[in-house]
Amino acid sequence: VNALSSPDAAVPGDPEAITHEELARHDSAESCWKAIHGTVYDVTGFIADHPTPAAVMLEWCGRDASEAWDNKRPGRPHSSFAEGMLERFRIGRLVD
Ligand code: HEM
Repeated sequence: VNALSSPDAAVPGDPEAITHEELARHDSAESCWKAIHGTVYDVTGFIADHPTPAAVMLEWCGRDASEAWDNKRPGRPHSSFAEGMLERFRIGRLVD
């Protein structure tokens, strides 16, 4: 089994691979990582700029935030403008 045949498996030495365990360590304002649809983002530097009280962002640090991202308010996804901002925070992809 290699990285090509099993894209979601943790490959030793793959700098892109971030486990749930590692993600969970970054659960605070000091270091806030979020997984959104399989990609991991370090949004620490954006917490203060997010257009809500910080608590809205902080609740999802260290977790899979896909549902929250797709429902910033119930049934309301983030805008394509917000979507476009995500890429600059990308640090890797979530693996088992
Ligand atoms: C994952 C947890 C997140 C939650 C629960 C959340 C929630 C919200 C809420 C409640 C609003 C304001 C109300 C509204 O526009 O309807 C908002 C707006 C916004 N958020 Fe988030 N947000 C999250 C993550 C992020 C991240 C990581 C980014 C960075 C790319 C981001 C970028 C924005 C932007 C640019 C807006 C302005 C409105 C828009 O463009 O959609 N948010 N978010």
